[in-house]
Amino acid sequence: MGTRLTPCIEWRPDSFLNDLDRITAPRYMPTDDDILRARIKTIGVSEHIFPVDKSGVEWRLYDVGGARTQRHAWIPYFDNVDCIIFLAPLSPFDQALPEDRKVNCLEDSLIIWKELCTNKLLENVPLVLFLNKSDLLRKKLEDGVQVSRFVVSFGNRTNDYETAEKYFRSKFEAIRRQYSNNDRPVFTHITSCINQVTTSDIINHVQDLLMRENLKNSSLM
Ligand SMILES: Nc1nc2c(ncn2[C@@H]2O[C@H](COP(=O)(O)OP(=O)(O)OP(=O)(O)O)[C@@H](O)[C@H]2O)c(=O)[nH]1
Ligand SMILES: [Mg+2]
Repeated sequence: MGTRLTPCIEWRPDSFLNDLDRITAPRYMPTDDDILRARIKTIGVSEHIFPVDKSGVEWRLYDVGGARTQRHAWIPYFDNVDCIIFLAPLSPFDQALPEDRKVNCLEDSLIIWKELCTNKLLENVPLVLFLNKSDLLRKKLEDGVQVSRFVVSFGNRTNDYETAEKYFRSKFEAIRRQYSNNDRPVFTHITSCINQVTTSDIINHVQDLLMRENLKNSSLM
C-alpha cells in the first residue's frame, strides 16, 4: 500500500449537515435511515437478540468494537460461536486509522481478516465477509480518487468501481485461500449496510446458508 493517506475524517456525501432543517425541527423523530446513518462507536461488546424472519429463529448477535483499543474484548466471544460476520469497509483505501496515522484502513482490515482466518479457536467457524461501504467506494472512484496512489499494487488497472471492487475482493480471497482451513465455509458479500432492502436480503441469504451448514454437520442433509 502507498503512504500518502488522507486524514481519517468520515467522508460523507450523505451528511446530516444537508438535512439541518429537518433534524433541528422541534418534534424531530429519527427515521430508520437516520439511525442507520448515525455514528455510534461501539465500546466493549453489545449483545442484540432479534428474529431475522418469520420462522421464529432468533439471532444472538455480539457487536464488538473495531477500534484497536477495543479488540482485546473479542477473544472471550470466540468460544462457542456459530458464525463470525466480519465487516471490512472498502471505501477507506485512502484513509488512515484514527489510532495510528501510519496505517492504511484497508491494510488494517486485511491484517485482521488474516488473523481471523488463521485463529485456531475459530478454525471450524463459518466466516461471513461483508465488503462494506461499496456505495462510498463507488462515489470516491466517480469523484476521481486514484486507487494506485494509495494502494501501489493496484498498478495501472482501470480506476473504476468494478475493477477496484474485484481487486479488493481478490485480496481478501487470496488470504482466505492461503490461511484458512479449506473445509470451512466462507461467504463473501459486497454490501452497503445503510441500504435496508439489500442488507435484509443478504442477511436472509446468510441465514439460509448457515442453516444448511448446520443441517449438513448434523447429517440431516
Ligand atoms: N455510506 C455508507 N455508510 C455506512 C455503511 N456502513 C456503515 N456506514 C456508516 O459508517 C458509520 C460507522 O458505522 P458503525 O456501524 O458505527 O461502525 P463500526 O464499524 O461499528 O465502528 P466501531 O463501532 O467503532 O467498531 C456510521 O455512520 C454508518 O452509518 C455503508 O455501507 N455505506
Ligand atoms: Mg460499532
